[in-house]
Amino acid sequence: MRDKIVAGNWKMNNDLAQAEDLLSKIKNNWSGGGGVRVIVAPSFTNLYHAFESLRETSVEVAAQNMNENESGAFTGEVSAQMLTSVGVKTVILGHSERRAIYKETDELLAKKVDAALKNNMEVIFCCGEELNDRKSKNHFNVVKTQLEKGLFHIPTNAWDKIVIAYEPVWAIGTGETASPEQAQEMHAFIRKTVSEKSGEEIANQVAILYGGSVKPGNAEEIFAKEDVDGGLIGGASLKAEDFLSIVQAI
Ligand SMILES: O=C(CO)COP(=O)(O)O
Repeated sequence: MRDKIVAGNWKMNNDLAQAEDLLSKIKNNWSGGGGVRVIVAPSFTNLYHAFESLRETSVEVAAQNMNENESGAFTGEVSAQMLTSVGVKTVILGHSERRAIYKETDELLAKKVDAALKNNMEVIFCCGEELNDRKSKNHFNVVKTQLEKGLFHIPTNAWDKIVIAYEPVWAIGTGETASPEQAQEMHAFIRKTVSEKSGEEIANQVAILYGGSVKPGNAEEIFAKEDVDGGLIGGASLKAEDFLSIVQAI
């Protein structure tokens, strides 16, 4: 049985007061259960507060990024060890905004994955094609390359720390969602690719989340697809009501 996961990527939103408000609404309206893992990924400044605030709940806290080094002269960066020291056990890596805006390469992401695993952290590894890739029918190749270069070097026994998030770039923040069929098609492809690389057992265990304009109104039909194990939610995770209604949809 694979994990069902709904994770909210807050991106660069919510100051402390706004985070407090959102966290308390989530806390007060989600009693856990249903076999769903609920994760919030606030900005670095809110991580410690989020961990403390959610301590008595089953809601988990993730970071949106981290540096690949252990410590040192890397101004503005945050290490895995720093994250775990404030209770963070999961990190999102390879988000398309990190790849596109901050030029994070597959090679760099491979190092970040290693650093996270070395610190016993779980990784939500993002992949996804741009619109041009899909138009030119190159989307499967793009996703496969991202996985091969960024993730597939890990040892077999590290796979229980991996979640994959498929986020087609053209569907992020655009209001345009991949159809449930498009999501299923890519998720099945990702699972097949993992199976070819690391075996069927691992492929059947790894949770694959869909991200890109998931809303309360479309979550249920996307989550109903066989290979979709949950969602990585951006905009709709900033309103507790919408986020929890997406959680309910699973
Ligand atoms: O990038 C995303 C989650 O990581 C998706 O963002 P939206 O849900 O706002 O499209």
